[in-house]
Amino acid sequence: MTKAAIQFKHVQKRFGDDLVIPDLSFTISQGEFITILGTSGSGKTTTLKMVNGLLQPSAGEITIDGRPLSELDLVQLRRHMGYVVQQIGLFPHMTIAQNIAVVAQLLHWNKEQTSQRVRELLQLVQLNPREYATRYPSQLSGGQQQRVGVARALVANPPYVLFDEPFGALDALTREELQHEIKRIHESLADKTFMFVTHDINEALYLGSRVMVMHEGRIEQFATPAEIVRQPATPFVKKLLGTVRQNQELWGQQDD
Ligand SMILES: Nc1ncnc2c1ncn2[C@@H]1O[C@H](COP(=O)(O)OP(=O)(O)OP(=O)(O)O)[C@@H](O)[C@H]1O
Repeated sequence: MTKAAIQFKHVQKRFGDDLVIPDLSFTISQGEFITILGTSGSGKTTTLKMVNGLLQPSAGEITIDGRPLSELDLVQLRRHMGYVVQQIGLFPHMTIAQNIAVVAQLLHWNKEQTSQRVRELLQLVQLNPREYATRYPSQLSGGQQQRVGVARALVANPPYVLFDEPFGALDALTREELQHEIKRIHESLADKTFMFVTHDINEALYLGSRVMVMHEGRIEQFATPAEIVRQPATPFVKKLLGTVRQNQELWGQQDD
């Protein structure tokens, strides 16, 4: 049986009087690539931030590898969870290599081990170490900076990596290129569990081994991309798929 890596049991989240997530339950197995898809304000980021302890649930329980999150040391936990966001916040006065090495320093790795890992990771995200290691963030394009963000999140070889709209600010072609990269990286790193928030339906269906469709803090459907396309579970999911179909119809007209 596959191992339950991340489990939400009747999780609720309130901000003041606002009940943003009423009752959320799901199980993610080790090695899955989960995309979380939903409209703005549906609770995607809130869900992700509860996984790495940046936000606490108001009720219910979250377990990581079967252990309640509330009993885990959050500093330790975050070192085992990579986190990639849209504004990755590279340190401007540090080189790319130094930026990637930040976590390695926290873990007191020696110089040789650290520079070896930095080289490995730059290669993994397709940035030539000889060319990029000594550059500063301002000397990189937005897409290249996101690649560095991915490399930085992977330094300590974490079993989990969380992505919050990492490619949201990139142009369509760069975004597509990075989607291919991230899929390849997930496939090449055995057994890593990825959770990836997006509001782009094509991105969610392309990347996810399963897609969690959220609306108003609830799961509308949590299934494989093929199941979602073939059998949308609710009117909301149907409507969401309709937005893709609209484009296809447009292309169909072009072919006539
Ligand atoms: N710190 C906070 N304090 C108060 N309300 C918050 C806070 N963070 C989020 N919310 C509210 O919770 C709801 C869900 O927000 P969340 O950021 O999780 O949505 P999202 O699906 O990630 O949206 P988006 O795609 O726009 O980023 C929103 O109504 C938001 O206003």
